[in-house]
Amino acid sequence: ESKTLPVIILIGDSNVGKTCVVHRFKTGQYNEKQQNTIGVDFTVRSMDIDGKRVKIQVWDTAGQERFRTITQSYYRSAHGAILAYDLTRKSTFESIPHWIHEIEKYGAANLVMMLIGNKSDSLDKRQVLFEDACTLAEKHGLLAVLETSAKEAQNIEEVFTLMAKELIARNTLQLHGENPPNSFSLDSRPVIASPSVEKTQCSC
Ligand SMILES: Nc1nc2c(ncn2[C@@H]2O[C@H](COP(=O)(O)OP(=O)(O)OP(=O)(O)O)[C@@H](O)[C@H]2O)c(=O)[nH]1
Repeated sequence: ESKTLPVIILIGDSNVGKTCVVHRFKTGQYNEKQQNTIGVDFTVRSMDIDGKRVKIQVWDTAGQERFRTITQSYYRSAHGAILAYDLTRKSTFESIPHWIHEIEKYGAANLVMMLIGNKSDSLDKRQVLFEDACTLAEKHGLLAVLETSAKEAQNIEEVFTLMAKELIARNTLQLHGENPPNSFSLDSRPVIASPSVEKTQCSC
């Protein structure tokens, strides 16, 4: 079966924990020692979404500047983008508007974006208020904001479930319809309204 799967891409500054988040999602484990990603790493995982088995692709990109040309070339094929910052490092949050701009420039027009503040296990070192992340998310019409910890497995499953549900809901064709489509495409209308529905995640 050559069905195209929904693609979720992870983007954000180097060392915010993108690889650890994907690794936790893929294997259920935390691997503290991660090499900086070179270019893009590809993962596929099955998930149960509303009682249906759905396979999704996750593309983990390098945050380092020197890989920018390579990583940008993958934006166009993504259906969803998870923008990641490190809540213990303010500069990584300040980069988010830049990452949004990159996605708007190189990504598909109807791409779904959400924001994650990783390393929520280190709240004593917090440099980014959740409220500020919510404000940014609302300003740019992002789907949701969640604080995550790859280390302690907080909100990792939730992030991918939320994104996968949204992508499936927006898919103009039924993934498991009578005639399985050979492409996964999105229409431009949000089905899960953003961002007000996610007020449970955003306490703003
Ligand atoms: N405390 C804490 N540390 C984390 C967490 N996730 C990742 N880290 C640490 O952050 C560092 C960077 O993690 P990576 O996953 O390699 O970061 P990345 O964003 O993929 O980096 P690039 O590949 O360069 O873009 C590692 O030393 C991890 O141990 C987390 O949830 N909590």
